[in-house]
Amino acid sequence: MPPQFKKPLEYNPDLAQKTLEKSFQHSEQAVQAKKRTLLAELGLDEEYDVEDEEEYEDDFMEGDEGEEGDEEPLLVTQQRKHTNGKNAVPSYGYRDLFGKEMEARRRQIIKVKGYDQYLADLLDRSQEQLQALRTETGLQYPGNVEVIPELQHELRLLHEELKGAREQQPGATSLHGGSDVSGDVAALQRQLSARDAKLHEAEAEAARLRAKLAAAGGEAEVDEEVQELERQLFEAKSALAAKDKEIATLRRSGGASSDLQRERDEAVQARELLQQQVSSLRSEMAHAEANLRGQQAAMAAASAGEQAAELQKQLWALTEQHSKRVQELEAELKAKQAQINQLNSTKSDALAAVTEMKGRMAAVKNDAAAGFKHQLQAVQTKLDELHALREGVLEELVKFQEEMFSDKTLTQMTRLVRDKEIARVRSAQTDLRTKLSDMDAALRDARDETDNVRKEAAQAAKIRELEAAGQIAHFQEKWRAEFEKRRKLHNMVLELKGNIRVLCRIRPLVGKEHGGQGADSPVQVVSEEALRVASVDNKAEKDFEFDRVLAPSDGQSKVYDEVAALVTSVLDGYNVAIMAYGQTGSGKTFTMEGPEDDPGVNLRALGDLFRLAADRSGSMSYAFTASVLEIYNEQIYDLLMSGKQDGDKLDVKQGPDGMYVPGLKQEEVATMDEVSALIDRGKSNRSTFATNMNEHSSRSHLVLSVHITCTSKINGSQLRGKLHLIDLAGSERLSRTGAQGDRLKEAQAINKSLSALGDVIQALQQRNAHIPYRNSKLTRLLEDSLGGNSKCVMIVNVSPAIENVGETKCSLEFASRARKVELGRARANVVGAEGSNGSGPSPSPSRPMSGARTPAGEGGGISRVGSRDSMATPGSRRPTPSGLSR
Ligand SMILES: Nc1ncnc2c1ncn2[C@@H]1O[C@H](COP(=O)(O)OP(=O)(O)OP(=O)(O)O)[C@@H](O)[C@H]1O
Repeated sequence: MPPQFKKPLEYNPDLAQKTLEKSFQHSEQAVQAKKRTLLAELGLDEEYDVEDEEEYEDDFMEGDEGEEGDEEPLLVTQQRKHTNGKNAVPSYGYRDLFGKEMEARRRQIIKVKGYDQYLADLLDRSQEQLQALRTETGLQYPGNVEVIPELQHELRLLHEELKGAREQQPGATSLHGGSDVSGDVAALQRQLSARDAKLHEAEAEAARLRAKLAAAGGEAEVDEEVQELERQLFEAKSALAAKDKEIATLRRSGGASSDLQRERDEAVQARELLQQQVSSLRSEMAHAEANLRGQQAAMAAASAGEQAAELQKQLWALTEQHSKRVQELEAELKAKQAQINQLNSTKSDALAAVTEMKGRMAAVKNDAAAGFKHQLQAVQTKLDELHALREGVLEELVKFQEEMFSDKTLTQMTRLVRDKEIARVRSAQTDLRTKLSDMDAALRDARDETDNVRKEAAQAAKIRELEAAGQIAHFQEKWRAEFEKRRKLHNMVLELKGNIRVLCRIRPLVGKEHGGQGADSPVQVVSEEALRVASVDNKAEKDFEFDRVLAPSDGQSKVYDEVAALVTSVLDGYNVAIMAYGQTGSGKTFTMEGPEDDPGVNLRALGDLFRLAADRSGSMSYAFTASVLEIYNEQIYDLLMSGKQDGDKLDVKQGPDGMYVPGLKQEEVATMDEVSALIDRGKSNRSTFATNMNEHSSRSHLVLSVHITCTSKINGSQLRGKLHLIDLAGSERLSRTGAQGDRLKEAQAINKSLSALGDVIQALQQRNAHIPYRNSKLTRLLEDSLGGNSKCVMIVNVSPAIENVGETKCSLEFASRARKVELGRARANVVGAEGSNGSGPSPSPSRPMSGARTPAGEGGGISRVGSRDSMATPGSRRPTPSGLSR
């Protein structure tokens, strides 16, 4: 008897079916939602994918059922490769589990393999899938996976028990009383219903979680929910197993019914479905994760794409920059190429020009060399001529000296004969002077020409410097030797003259003097060397001869030209004195100083010395010092010292280098500016001493002295030259001035010094044994400049005015006497032992030679008469001025 159930089982298969379908729908919806979310996140076309999916599903549904026993995989329909850095892992699509075809297949398999086997396989695969899922997701859940085999084992036991019960007691339901079994079954069915409800809740919860997962995409949360679901599933399985056990127990006790079995099967089936749902959920999760990964990968790819795009953009920008730069460089290259081409063309032009220039230069060089040679030959010829002339002159001189000596012998016999001879000699001297002046002119010309040649030679030397340095040096050396010869010759000419050179300068009429009397001036120039003073006040006209007569129209440069040769001989170690003599207002200061725009002898002389020193700087070095003094009332005043001075303190002394004033300020000068400043200073100091400058200046002697030391750069020998430039006090006679008191004193002083100068000149002229240099400060100072080894020029200045004719005559008489003085041959002051001036070392250059005459063999034979003043007694000087006195 089949077991009787007191209460019908509460289990409703329709309800269960609906519940499962609903659950499936939820799952489906959740999956679709998830899919859409993922598609939206991935930015894919939803429609397309959905259709694709549906197409796929349709295809699947319409496909063959397949042959029985086909080993088609139950769950795996697609193998997708996930690049998680490990081996490829299979993933599972939900549609593989929920298609109708699948259901049919499942039933077929159950039929073939048996339900239990199917269930066991399913569980195995679920476990594998779960394991795979966990492996894939890296999740580790304790318990769940290990429980499933247990569950399977228990399920198998239940099946076996159920089977055994069926075989052994087909009607066992009635063995232990229908009411108990029915009650148990009813209880079991209630429990099953409860379990189903629980499962349903779990499914609902799973759906909710899926939806949540779909909405949030939170993986961790889903995992938790899955865990929870698995836990519930496990509990449900455990409960089911317990219930199965109880059913088996009941069956064993004889009370099992086919309905119960059926219901149980359905319940098992429902459980299986639930398991499938779980699997499906896992699959979904796997799918979602895969999609998520895909999305992440896509996002990563997208971000990589962005970066790539950015990089591409940068690359483009760089490429653009580079191409722009390349274009610029190409343009630059083109410009440079054009420049190079232009330069090349310029270069070839330049080369052509250089070649042409070289040709021209060679021609010019040849011309210059030829010209140079020609000029040198001309100079050589000229020098030869001069040599010849010199020889002639020397011969004449020798003759003349012989005559002189014989004259001297004759002088001892009779004075008359001597005078005659002297007259003859004088005439010979005049001839000689003429010749010498010709020679002078010739020398000047030669010098000019030499200067020109020198300039041209310097130019030619520059041109030929590179190719003929040796030759140029040779020519220079030759030129230097010639120049040296010429210089010696020139000095010799001056030395041969031997006299105090006297120049006469007639100033033009000035101021009131014009008054129409200019043309009637008693002073007339007769020739270059003579002038005539007309008869005035019944006095006969008189002619005067001088070395040079300078007319009123002759300018400052002409005056300087006459003294230039003497000035430059200072650089060769000679003592030179240039003095301006004449009455007050005759033009002495004009001649020596001159106005600023037309300087006189002083500045021109110094300019010439500086210039010549610079020219000779190759072989000689020069040191210049200058002093400015004034002799007033026989007192010496240093005009370079400012303030009041005691004139008694400065005196003239004899030193190793000649006459000098101890304590007188000597200042170094090297330029014209310095000289000008020095002269200005002297003048300014002079004006402070004087109350009336004009009167003072005409009553004092102003002496500008320049000392020059010349050192040879070749052998170190030294020459010392001295140049005195003297503006003498006015020479008018005392009687004319009518001075009294201080003026008389002044006039007497002036008279004294000028008288002393006259006495010295007369003594020199008469060749007296005693020369009274010590009689005045002026003559004492000029002792070594009026002596035998010096050169002296006196410029006698005269007024052309008729009212001054008396004084003019006096001045001219004085100068004429001075002109007759023969100083003898001048000699350079050589300091070194080597003697470089050709005259040989001088034993005592500053001292005049004592004795009547110089032996013929010494210094060319021109002698002078006189002796050192120190040798004479102070009283020996005649107190009464000679004819030179005024
Ligand atoms: N050669 C000349 N040409 C033009 N003017 C001259 C010349 N010589 C002199 N004079 C003028 O004559 C005047 C007198 O000349 P300067 O002062 O030189 O005479 P001085 O002899 O020096 O007189 P002092 O003895 O009083 O000094 C000045 O006005 C000067 O400018």
